[in-house]
This record gives sequence, C-alpha cells and structure tokens, in this order.
Amino acid sequence: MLKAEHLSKHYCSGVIRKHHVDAVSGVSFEIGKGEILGIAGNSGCGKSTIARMLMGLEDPDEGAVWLDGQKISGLTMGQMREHRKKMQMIFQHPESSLDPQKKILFSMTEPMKIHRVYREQKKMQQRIEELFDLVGVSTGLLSRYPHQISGGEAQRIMIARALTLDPKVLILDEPTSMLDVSIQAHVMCLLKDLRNKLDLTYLFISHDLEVLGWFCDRISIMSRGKFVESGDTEQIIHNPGHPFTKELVDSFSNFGQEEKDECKQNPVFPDGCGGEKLYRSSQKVFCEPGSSDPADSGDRERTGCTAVCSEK
Ligand SMILES: Nc1ncnc2c1ncn2[C@@H]1O[C@H](COP(=O)(O)OP(=O)(O)OP(=O)(O)O)[C@@H](O)[C@H]1O
Repeated sequence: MLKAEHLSKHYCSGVIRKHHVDAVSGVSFEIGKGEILGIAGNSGCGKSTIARMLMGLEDPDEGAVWLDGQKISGLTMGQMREHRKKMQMIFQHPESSLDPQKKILFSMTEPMKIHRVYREQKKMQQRIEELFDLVGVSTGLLSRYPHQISGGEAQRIMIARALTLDPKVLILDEPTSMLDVSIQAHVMCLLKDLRNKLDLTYLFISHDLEVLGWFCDRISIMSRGKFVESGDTEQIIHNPGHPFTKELVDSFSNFGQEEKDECKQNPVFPDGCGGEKLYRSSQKVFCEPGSSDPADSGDRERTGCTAVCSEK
C-alpha cells in the first residue's frame, strides 16, 4: 500500500555558520494494506521528516515514495491532489490544524471543499455527522471555536477531519503525546477500532515504545536518520538485536506488567469507551485486544464498553 524507497533528506541551516544535518539517510520500508508500522526513535532522529516526505510536504533529496502502486514523489501540486485524498496525516498538536479564528464546522468542511468531494452543503453536513458519531464527539462542537474544546475532543475532530476524504492510509505523528494518559488510551483504542472498521493502513510515529508495542504489527527503530532495526513487534520488544533497540526497550523496563496484573484483578467499566480492554499502569494506559475471561466478555456485552482499571 505504501512504500518508501531509500529516502534521504539533508538540511543546511544557519546564516553565518552553516549547520548540516542528515535528517534521514537511505530509509526504506513497505506497509501492506491494513497493516500498522510503527517508527520509534529519540527526539530529532528524523521521524517527522519521513512523515513530511511521505505526505509530499517536503521533497526527498534521494529516493521515492509509492502509494497504492504509483510513484508519488516529484509530482506537481495538481497531480498530487488526487493522491492526497488517499493519504492523510494527523499531527501531534491538533490545534495547529484548526484555524483559531474559525468555528470547527469550517475546519471540517474545508478539505471536502478543497477536494470537491461533496458539492451540496447538506451532504457535507450529513458526512460530518456520520464521522462525529464514528469518533465519538457531539455535533454540538461544530459551532465552537478551537479554544472552546478539550485536547481529546480536538484530536478526535482531527481524526474525523482526516476521514472526510475516505483515505486509505493515515500517517500518525505522535497523535496522542499531548494528551492526558486516560484520554490517550481512548484515542488509541479509537484509532485501532477505525483501522478494523475502515480497513485503514497506518504509519505510527512515536518515541513511546510502550504504546507502539501495543498498537503496531511491526516496528522500525530509528537512530540518527537511519533504521537500525526492523521487525515484528514481538521480536523488537522481547528479543531486540541492535544495542540502541535494547537501550530503548530497557528504558521502558517491564512495560508496566505488575500494574497490568493488578489491574486485571480490579477492572472498572466507564461509559462509552467502546472498544477493547484497557489497562492503566501507573504511567500509561493501554488496551489489550479481546479477553479470555468469560466474566469480562459478559460485562462488555452488558455495558457495551471496555474494562478500565482504576488508576493506582
Ligand atoms: N526545516 C529544517 N531545517 C533544518 N533542520 C531541520 C529542519 N527540519 C528538521 N530539521 C532537523 O532534522 C532533524 C530531524 O528532525 P525531525 O523533526 O524529523 O525529528 P523527530 O525525530 O521527528 O523529532 P521529534 O520526536 O522531537 O519530533 C533534527 O535534527 C532537526 O533539527
């Protein structure tokens, strides 16, 4: 579905003294339809630069991007427009994508107008209502300004906005890192739910190996512009090969196993979390798909919602 072939990007900045950075050096990967690839690495290692090159927001110095079998690097703005619909990006700061002077309704209809998806206002309104329902926010927010909504609502709205064009691929650049841990878990569960419902393909960028470990099918570890190790999530987390991966895995120690075990003994069921089972460790909240415990399944059926452990 999405392929990056030997992508490289070099930056040169500074006025008096030039500063050179090889932000990305020869990075290649492929993501199959419906798959989630995670990219993990420390701050400044080049993760967002990859995302920008994939989206066509920056041209690679070398290499190419392929989407759905077509090479999309080097296309003109006009040619890129059709492909943009297929691939959307969700950023770390939702507020940066919302015009502070305009109501949410404006930001929601904008992509549909630019890409001429629906011509009639009524159809646009209908589509927005469907999407708000899907991401779990009230249409009452449409008449508010960005400063009048919460961070979690803003990120859900950004997800709905990205979906207005029926994309096949979502690039998620630290989409939950600015959110409170409990909201973070709900947004992550929502993203996983949407992937299953809409058959989406994700590239998920984060420095948080714990979240990636739960969310991704495969993970690539990045350091100083290069992929140092790639593999199935299980292998990367439990059997890391590269010293940098080991360091990164060690920094997340036992992935909150003790707290998880204790949480399993004492789950609570909040309203409307609709999805999977959530466990909250002292620092993080994350979900665990399915449950082998029949009592839990019964509770899910009854409440229509997931088990969430209370914070310790
Ligand atoms: N427009 C630019 N001009 C000059 N240098 C840049 C530019 N954009 C990024 N860089 C540099 O390229 C490197 C990679 O930046 P990038 O934003 O991709 O890192 P990152 O891994 O996403 O970091 P973070 O996790 O902190 O967001 C950094 O050293 C950064 O300072």
